[in-house]
Amino acid sequence: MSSDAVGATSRNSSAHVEAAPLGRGLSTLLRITRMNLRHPRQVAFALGATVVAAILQSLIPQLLGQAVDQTQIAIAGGVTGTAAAQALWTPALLLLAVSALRGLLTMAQNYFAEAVGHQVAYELRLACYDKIQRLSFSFHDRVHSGDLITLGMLDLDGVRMYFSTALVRVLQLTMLIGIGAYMMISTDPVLGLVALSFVPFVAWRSSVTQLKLRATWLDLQERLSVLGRVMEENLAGVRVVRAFSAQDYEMAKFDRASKNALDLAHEQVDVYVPNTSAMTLSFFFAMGLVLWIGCAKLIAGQLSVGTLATFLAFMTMLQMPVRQIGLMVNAFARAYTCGSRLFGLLDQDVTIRDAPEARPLEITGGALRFDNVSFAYPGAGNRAILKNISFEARRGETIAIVGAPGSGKSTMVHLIPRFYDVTGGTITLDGQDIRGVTLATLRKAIAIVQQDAFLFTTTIENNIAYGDPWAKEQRIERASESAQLHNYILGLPAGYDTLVGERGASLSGGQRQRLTIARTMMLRPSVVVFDDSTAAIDAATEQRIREAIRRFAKDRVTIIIAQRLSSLKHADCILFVENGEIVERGTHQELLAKRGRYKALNDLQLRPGDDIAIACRGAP
Ligand SMILES: Nc1ncnc2c1ncn2[C@@H]1O[C@H](COP(=O)(O)OP(=O)(O)OP(=O)(O)O)[C@@H](O)[C@H]1O
Repeated sequence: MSSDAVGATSRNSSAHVEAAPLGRGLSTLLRITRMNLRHPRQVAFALGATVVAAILQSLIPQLLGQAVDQTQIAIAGGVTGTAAAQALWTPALLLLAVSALRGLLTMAQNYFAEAVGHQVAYELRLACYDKIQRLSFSFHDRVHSGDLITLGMLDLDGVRMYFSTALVRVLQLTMLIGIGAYMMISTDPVLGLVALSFVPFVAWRSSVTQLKLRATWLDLQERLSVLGRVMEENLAGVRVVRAFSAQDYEMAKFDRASKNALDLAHEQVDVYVPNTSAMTLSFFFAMGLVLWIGCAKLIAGQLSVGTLATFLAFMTMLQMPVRQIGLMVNAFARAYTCGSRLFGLLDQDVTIRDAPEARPLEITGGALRFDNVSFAYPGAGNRAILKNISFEARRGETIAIVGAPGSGKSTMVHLIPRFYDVTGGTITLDGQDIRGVTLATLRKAIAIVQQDAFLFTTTIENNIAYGDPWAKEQRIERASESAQLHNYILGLPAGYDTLVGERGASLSGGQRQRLTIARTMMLRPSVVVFDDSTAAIDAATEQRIREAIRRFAKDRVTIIIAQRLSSLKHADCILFVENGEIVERGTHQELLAKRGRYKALNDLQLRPGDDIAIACRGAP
């Protein structure tokens, strides 16, 4: 596959968390503003400090001008030496005091504005995490986890900065430019307008630059997201990559994604550099004009040196804030985009949730019943994965499901804890439709040992006790004994405190499976499902685990999915599934007697494969 194709594949491989439509821009910003206003004390301090700091900052050019005029008067009056220095003490001290106070207030403004932003980010982070915990599996099937991580970092930052770089800055710039313009124009309208001539140009260029950068920044974010996904998959699949000697291919894929990001960074420099130079030039041009006209007025006696100094100081003071207009426009645009993506996630409909009249599940007999159940994955067209599935299992009974890969076995058991909702028929537990009981009580009543033995990066003990963190040591040991893991754990230098690597990488496949079995045996569910959970365990160990499972199964409905028929022939009822339909059912003996698909599979598993025979013949 070409690297272009690779880029395209990774970019299209998943949907994104969609932003709200453009028309909702204002409501997005209002929603973020409301979130900020939930911290009224900090908001009031930040805004108050901004107003007073801006007033004090506007005083500085005037104090400078007065100091210059006083010096000039002193020189003209023939005052020299200590007397001249003393005349300057008052304006100098005043200037110092005003500057220091302004500095303190700017500190307070930044402190409180940042505090509000961080608080909002904290609340949003928790809300997003909480939402992700509750969103249906169909959402996670659609959206790549890398995109969700980007959302939780880059987008959250865009919203965090909104108060300090957008709202507070609007107030600060309005005050500074307003006071500055009023002071200069009221002192000398012509000189004032010349001094302010750079403001519209710089504000316009700065905004255009920032909006152009913003567009490329969004693109960059998308490209970085692709880069992150490539890296994440590479790390998660490190064994596959090494086993297939695919380092060069992976390197090329990563290089392609990195170059995409680099190209965009160059485009950003191309936008930024010429515009920054144009803005600086326009400022100095305006300053040159002010000096020229101002000096002419000075010579004509229409202006004092101090007033000219005040104008120049005002211009210098205004230069930075005016340039920041672009940043402010950008902050609004960024908050809007990031906010609408975040709210896009927060406003996602949780399709699998408690019905309004949902009641806690009441387990009496512990009977599980599938009644004419049909199912199609949401967003995967109308392809029926399960068709008219019906069966019943009572407490103490074991149901086994067998069938070819992809026939729908896992899908069937994933419907019981409502990972997905049935599209037809009903599933009941003790006569209660599972859609009519609360999710928390339903899921507490069902335990699934998943096909994919996922472990957390923590100790073996914590992994086993995941469903019951306060469990006593003896219970944890009993569960691991049942899963035939206890002796192995005791042999480890740190025993139960041994840290399993990322996703349990330091354990073998069979050990991971046994650990997940032990984890499930810590629970007291009414229905327990073993989804191909002994496939990586040798037959002798599996035999011992099966004994433990049999004891565990006494008080509950047990469902076993397995490819190896020896793992399920003791079941009370075996369902043979083909293309989402139960095509045969009965006990092991009954199914053998039927001489159908099950019998054929049984014969195949009993007969050593031809390929094995060939390998043995070739052995020395
Ligand atoms: N999240 C999903 N979205 C869309 N289709 C899916 C999803 N999960 C599984 N499928 C499809 O549903 C069908 C049944 O999958 P399922 O995992 O239930 O099969 P299975 O019998 O358990 O297979 P195996 O024995 O390999 O585990 C397959 O065709 C599969 O591609």
